[in-house]
Amino acid sequence: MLQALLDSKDFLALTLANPETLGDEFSFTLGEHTRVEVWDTGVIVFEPAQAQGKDVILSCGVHGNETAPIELCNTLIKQLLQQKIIAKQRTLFLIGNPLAINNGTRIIDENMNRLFSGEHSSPPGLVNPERVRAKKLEAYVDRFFKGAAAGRQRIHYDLHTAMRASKHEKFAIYPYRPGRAYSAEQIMFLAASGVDTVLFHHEPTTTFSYFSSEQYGADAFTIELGKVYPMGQNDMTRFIAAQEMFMRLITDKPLALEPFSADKVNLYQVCRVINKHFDDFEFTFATDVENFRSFPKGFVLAREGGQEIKVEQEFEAIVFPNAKVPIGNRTVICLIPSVAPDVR
Ligand SMILES: O=C(O)CCC(=O)N[C@@H](CCC(=O)O)C(=O)O
Ligand SMILES: [Zn+2]
Repeated sequence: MLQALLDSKDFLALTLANPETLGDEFSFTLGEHTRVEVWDTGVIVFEPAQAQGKDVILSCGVHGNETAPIELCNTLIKQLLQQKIIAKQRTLFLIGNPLAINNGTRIIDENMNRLFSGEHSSPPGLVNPERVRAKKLEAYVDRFFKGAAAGRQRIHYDLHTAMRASKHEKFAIYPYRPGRAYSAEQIMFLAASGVDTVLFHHEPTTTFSYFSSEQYGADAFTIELGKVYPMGQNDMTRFIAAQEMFMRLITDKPLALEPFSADKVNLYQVCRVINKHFDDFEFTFATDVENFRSFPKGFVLAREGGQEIKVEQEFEAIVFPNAKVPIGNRTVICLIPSVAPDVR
């Protein structure tokens, strides 16, 4: 495995050729400056000899068909392995669901991004590839964040792409964080990465970003970088700003962030999440409606079990509508403009 990686410098290829395991962990050094540790398939750590103060996780492929972030991460990994760039911050890359990536599908058995914060083990005894992997990913996050002195800044960007077009092409979900102000610096980092829209979540979830945010105090986000396309069919020019900023972050180059100003970004508050209760759940709007389409109060958004689900606020914008989810899962997130969020 080590030789294959040293020869090809293609960690994604190694991961996809061995989607379940690479066998034993291995490590090696790059020059005098970086120790590289491969903890598992899709799990690679860059430990600078003299690390600066941030511990950074970049994850991708939690959904197997969301390929652009996978290509982006692999490019950064390749540049690090080729020593074209040198990590100055401790950095962990996670390629989330290699089996689903090979399958070209969002999931194998279950949506992995509903299985964090221990949900992978509830109910006990229910085992599938996503549950096994989510549990391991949690352990790698724990090992990484706890593998350095306390007091360092913890960052986790969980990179995705959306199933449909979006009025705001790139956007981030800021996990619910009661008692913690939103970070002005993080929001402006996202803006500099081309992610000019942020959704403040209103309740705990079982997503990967919420796990890192809540359990480790990380500045963690789910980041939607565009629309889903098959591997190799992404227009990677659309990710230049994001890739540049991630590179600057991990190599400790100046970020040159603008000061926070609410009129430089689009800020939304999640006002509710509509879950599915009946098999006959259906939306009233066309299947190709784009994310952030807004509907007026009283508009019937969906029907299920003989009931109508109507817009409750003056206007609500919708994100991620999907009627074909299992009962109990989220069908759509509803948003209102965020007024005076606590950003510091
Ligand atoms: O396009 C879609 O419908 C889903 C895109 C996606 O995978 N989004 C994430 C968001 C996670 C979060 O709310 O933080 C997901 O649904 O898991
Ligand atoms: Zn996703």
